[in-house]
Amino acid sequence: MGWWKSRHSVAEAVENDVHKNDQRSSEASADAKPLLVVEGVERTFQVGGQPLHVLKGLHMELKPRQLVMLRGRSGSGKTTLLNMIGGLDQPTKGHIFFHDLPFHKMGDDQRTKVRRKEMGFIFQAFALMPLLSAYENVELSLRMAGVPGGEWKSRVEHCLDLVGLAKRMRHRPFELSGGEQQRVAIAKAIAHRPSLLLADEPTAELDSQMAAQIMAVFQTIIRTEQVTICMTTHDPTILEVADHVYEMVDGKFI
Ligand SMILES: Nc1ncnc2c1ncn2[C@@H]1O[C@H](COP(=O)(O)OP(=O)(O)OP(=O)(O)O)[C@@H](O)[C@H]1O
Repeated sequence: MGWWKSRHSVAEAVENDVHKNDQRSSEASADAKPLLVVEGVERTFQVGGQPLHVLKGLHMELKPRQLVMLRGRSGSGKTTLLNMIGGLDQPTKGHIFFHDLPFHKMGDDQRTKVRRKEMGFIFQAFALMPLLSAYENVELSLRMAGVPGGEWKSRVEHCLDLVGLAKRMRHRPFELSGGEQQRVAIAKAIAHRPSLLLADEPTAELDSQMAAQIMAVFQTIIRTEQVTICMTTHDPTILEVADHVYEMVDGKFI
């Protein structure tokens, strides 16, 4: 059994009463049990001694194997919500459950453990190590995730093949186009087999053809890696491939 099969061990270590239902084996369906639930989430920052209400009572769900988009203007609160979902920040009010774990109650260390094992992140700027090849960049993420060395080669090759870069594994980021660099970043983000991939404006730096390629890769990895993807976007042209779009205006869904 591969290391990634024990995907509930972190959750179990964090909280013993986690429901053990591996949703990956089931087909994506509107009836499936959610992977993540956001209930009445609010986030208020103190700015210059005044409260700034950024998220104003949000409810949402991410079901297994869905591609969900958060759409909204700059400043509407998309990144703030993505940070909550990824356990990087906590709500001022409300609940976030991930695999039934109460993220809103857990400490930083507990959330970090869950995040490292269960989540992958993709950013607008590709966040690759410039001196490492595509292969070495993906391998690095397996190394950092504590995956046994004997499993690296096949997993790195598999992930780069999935994103269409099997023939460019030895190229360094500056030898790749923006779209190719983003595909390396995707391979890196899925290498440790997360159940949830979070992407903040992953197509913002790309032209429409490259953006379409990224969306095609997302659809492939949802099917083959059985991951759920939640991404933010400004781009109206890519919304049609989403299973669900949450439209955000001034900290609320409309
Ligand atoms: N740590 C913080 N402290 C104070 N204000 C913050 C903080 N983080 C975000 N904000 C404010 O919250 C609002 C929403 O920001 P956020 O980055 O979530 O928007 P966004 O929809 O992701 O925008 P963009 O598309 O430009 O990234 C902005 O007014 C921002 O200035």
